Amino acid sequence: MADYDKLAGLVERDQDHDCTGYGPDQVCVRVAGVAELPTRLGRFRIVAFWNNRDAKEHIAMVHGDVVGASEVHTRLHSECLTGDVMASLRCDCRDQLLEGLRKIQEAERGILLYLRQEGRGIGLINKVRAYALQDHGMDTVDANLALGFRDDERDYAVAAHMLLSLGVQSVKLITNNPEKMKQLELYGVKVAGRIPHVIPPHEHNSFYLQTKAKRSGHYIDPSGFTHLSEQSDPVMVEGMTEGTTAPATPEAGPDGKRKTG
Ligand SMILES: Nc1nc2c(ncn2[C@@H]2O[C@H](COP(=O)(O)OP(=O)(O)OP(=O)(O)O)[C@@H](O)[C@H]2O)c(=O)[nH]1
Ligand SMILES: [Zn+2]
Repeated sequence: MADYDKLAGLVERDQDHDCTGYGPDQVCVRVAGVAELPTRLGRFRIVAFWNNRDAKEHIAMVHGDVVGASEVHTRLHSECLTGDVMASLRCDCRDQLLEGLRKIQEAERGILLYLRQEGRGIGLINKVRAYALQDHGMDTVDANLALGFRDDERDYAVAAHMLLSLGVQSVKLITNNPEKMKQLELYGVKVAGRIPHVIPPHEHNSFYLQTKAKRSGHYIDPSGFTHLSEQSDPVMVEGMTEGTTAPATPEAGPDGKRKTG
């Protein structure tokens, strides 16, 4: 069966889907609609998901045959209205979104999940309040804490269920964020490797990116290099044995560093 039909067939398959759910909120999703979506970055299919917890409409942008596939290039993108839509320079979200879609088009197959987790899960109003605190000198972490939130309120249970609903066997995650890898594994998605996703900093977002590296443990070198010297250790996540850690990029060794010579 052509993959288009397999993907479209998931809507009917999921009509009555009702599992015990994933994560602390026991979130369950259903594939609710599938359509063609030509974009400036290439042809995708858009998959819309329903979930049992809130009215947030998460989507997947799908390229190539992903149902039943392994090592699918996958990006989890958290919504950022200011960056994605308004082209804000305070963060790297828009660049990461477009570069993520581009990387997926370059691969044989891939998926970008657009997750409606604005402001790392604190919502748009609170993100704007956090920006106001940052205008007076706080970094992103302290601003979240000052507002009574954790530094990151995101949970990737919904992302895990979406990937499993799409029939993905394993992913190569396009990210610098170790928490995404850890949580996907926890919820049963096999992470076969990591592809770094570093956007070179500029004057408006360099402090933001430094904070990600220093305080949130993201694999980012604020000077713009893709690989940190600290990354000489293989990227390990729970449940992954050493031998299963895939090279971070086709031209990188198993330690995620570019090969020399
Ligand atoms: N609370 C808060 N959220 C922010 C801020 N700047 C960007 N965000 C949100 O952060 C999310 C993007 O997360 P990032 O930490 O940039 O990246 P990531 O997705 O965790 O990690 P990568 O996969 O490596 O890109 C989006 O939901 C943005 O709206 C901020 O100053 N405060
Ligand atoms: Zn952003």
